[in-house]
Amino acid sequence: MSAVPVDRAVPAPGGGPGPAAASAPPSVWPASALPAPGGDITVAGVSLTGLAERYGTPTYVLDEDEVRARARAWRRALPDAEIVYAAKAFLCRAVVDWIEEEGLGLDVCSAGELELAAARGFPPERIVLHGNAKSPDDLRTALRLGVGRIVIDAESEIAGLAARVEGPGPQQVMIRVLPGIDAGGHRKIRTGAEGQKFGLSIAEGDAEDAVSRILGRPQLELVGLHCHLGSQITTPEPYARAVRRLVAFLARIRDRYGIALRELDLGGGFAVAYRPGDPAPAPVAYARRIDVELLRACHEFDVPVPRLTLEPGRSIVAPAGVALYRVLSVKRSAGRVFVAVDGGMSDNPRPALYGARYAVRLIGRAAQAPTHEATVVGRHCEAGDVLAEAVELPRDVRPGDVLAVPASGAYHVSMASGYNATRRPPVVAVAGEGRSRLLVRRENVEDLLRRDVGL
Ligand SMILES: Cc1ncc(COP(=O)(O)O)c(C=O)c1O
Ligand SMILES: N[C@@H](CCCC[NH3+])C(=O)O
Repeated sequence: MSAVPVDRAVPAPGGGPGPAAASAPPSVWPASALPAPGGDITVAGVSLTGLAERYGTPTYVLDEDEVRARARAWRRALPDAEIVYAAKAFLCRAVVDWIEEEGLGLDVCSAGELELAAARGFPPERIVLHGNAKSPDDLRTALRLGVGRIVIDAESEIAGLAARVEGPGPQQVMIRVLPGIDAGGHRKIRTGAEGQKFGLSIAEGDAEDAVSRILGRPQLELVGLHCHLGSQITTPEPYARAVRRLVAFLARIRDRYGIALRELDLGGGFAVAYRPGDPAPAPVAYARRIDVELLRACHEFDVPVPRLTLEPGRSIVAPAGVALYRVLSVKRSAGRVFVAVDGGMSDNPRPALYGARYAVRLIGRAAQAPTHEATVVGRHCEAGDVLAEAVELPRDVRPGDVLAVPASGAYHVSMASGYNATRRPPVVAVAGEGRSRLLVRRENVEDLLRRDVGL
């Protein structure tokens, strides 16, 4: 790709990713990103090079207004549905507040995520607990806090959960079903097709067995079905297919057990643009297709229309984040140019895991040099420690330069590791006109030494 102008050429009408943005090409930068003098970029009026100076690098910048606007866009797209933010994309206490204030629920999958939510007093009834292998600690914490719904993902979980429920009323549960739908995307993040670890298969009868087992447990109340097709799904069609399959299954449950389940949770997986031109339908495009199919299928199968839940994660935070790195070395080898930076697979494992591609831009000086193709690599002891393949960067990029990587708000910091005892980077929020604040500090040597008991 070419050195990315802050691609605000066609801003989302209404200044945000709302329903009117359905036909606007997606930007890889937050809506507030603007070019600034000296080759800089500001986000929410804050200089990115200034943030790199102040907090060091690597640093992750998160545009609060962008996160909130994206959360709101989902709510506007489906006003009658419940929108539940998938915490795994990125969670810290401030984000818990933003999500709460925007009226979304929270999808968590560990006691740790639950504790972050609880630390901010997030209403437990708006929390959904997931996990293909929930630990006793996860279940204990969820029950202690009184989470709204627990999504059953294995037959063995049913008796274990029922035994822990102490009342007063039953615990509401859903069943994560495997609809047998291949939604495309990278095979490591495809979760709707048969033959992987998530869900209970409709086709093989496991989902129906789970229904009868749950109905036999008075401590549990089965309220609905859940499925999650995968991630970075670039069209609404797989969701429409899932709706039909799940509604047909609702009808089967009604016929066999005489109950009408009232909730349908279609999970997350909505795509974002990592590079200019990547397909990324607006929330309203997914919403319309899902709504139409839901009404049609319910009519056809003669079941009451269930309340819909969606669980977007990436689509709320990815485009709000920008990663900042400093160049440490530039090297040529076998005709390739390697630009090595001070982060890598420890703060962004996505290229190594899924071959993910990113846009990269030099900031902080107005480069006059023509561009050439470069590979941006990290500083870890792995040949596969690549951050961005085949990006166009000015030929004179040199140590000390700052590189910005947009669309970095999801599954970077939340998947960050301490590989090579590098310390996980900070997250800085920018908001309004020119305000910034530290949300998560950089790990330090004391953190490292504290965990190592040294015996
Ligand atoms: C159950 C569930 N819900 C929601 C999500 C969020 O997915 P995404 O961030 O792609 O929207 C995931 C992760 O893929 C998930 O496993
Ligand atoms: N972590 C993945 C997606 C999986 C999300 C969780 N089910 C990514 O970065 O794309």
